[in-house]
Amino acid sequence: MPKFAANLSMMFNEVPFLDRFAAAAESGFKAVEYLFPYDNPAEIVAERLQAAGLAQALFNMPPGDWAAGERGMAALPGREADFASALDTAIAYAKVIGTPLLHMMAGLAPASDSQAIATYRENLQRAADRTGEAGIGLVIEPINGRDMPGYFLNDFNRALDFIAEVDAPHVKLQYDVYHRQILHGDVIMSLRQMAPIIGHIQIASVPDRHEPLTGELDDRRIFAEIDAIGYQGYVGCEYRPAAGTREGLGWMSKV
Ligand SMILES: O=C(O)C(=O)[C@H](O)CO
Ligand SMILES: [Mg+2]
Repeated sequence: MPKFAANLSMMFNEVPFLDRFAAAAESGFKAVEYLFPYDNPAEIVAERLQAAGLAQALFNMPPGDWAAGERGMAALPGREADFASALDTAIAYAKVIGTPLLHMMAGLAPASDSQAIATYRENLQRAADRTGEAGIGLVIEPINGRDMPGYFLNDFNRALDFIAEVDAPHVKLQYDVYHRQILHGDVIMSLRQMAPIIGHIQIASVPDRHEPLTGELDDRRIFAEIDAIGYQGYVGCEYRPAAGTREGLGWMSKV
């Protein structure tokens, strides 16, 4: 059975972010992930993580101005300085909190735009070099256009191409089952084919992005395949609870 990590950006929203670590531990989780820890000092986040006895699975690099609609900067020409500063911040937080993985978000840009592609390649290489020096893993994630219209990295094959170009063992794929099903389908076979370069996995029901066992996919079969491919990382529960986080955790005893 996979090791599940609670996504504290989507789950336990009944309490403030810093209180979600204890809430996740009380609900039986042994690990957490979240989008962005940057609203709090890294030391405070680390303190809550350690007090709750949790492992940290992953968080994202700063995405630019999220409230203004930005969704990452890696593919944004002209934002290279902001990207470099975000990378510094992410690595500083990663060192204090102790995450093994950082997710680099691409931003909103046309996937075929040559300048965006060139900028993305440069920034991915920069992030690969810096995280490699810091001993931190780096993942990139294709995201579907229904949830994030205009997101630059919207195709798993393109993500594999970028990873192959960087050719660094610590740079891998964030395989979100929810996005895979919406973008391409073929979940089981792609898990097998991509297993060697999968750095992180996330799950949610399709199409509603709720708890497992409530969507169109056979989640039990997918979890068995995640085990079968020998994936040793965490599976991030990146879903919106349908009706209360704790009320929705019954799936964990049914998979
Ligand atoms: O959107 C997702 O699936 C993610 O995992 C990003 O990190 C946040 O949008
Ligand atoms: Mg995801």
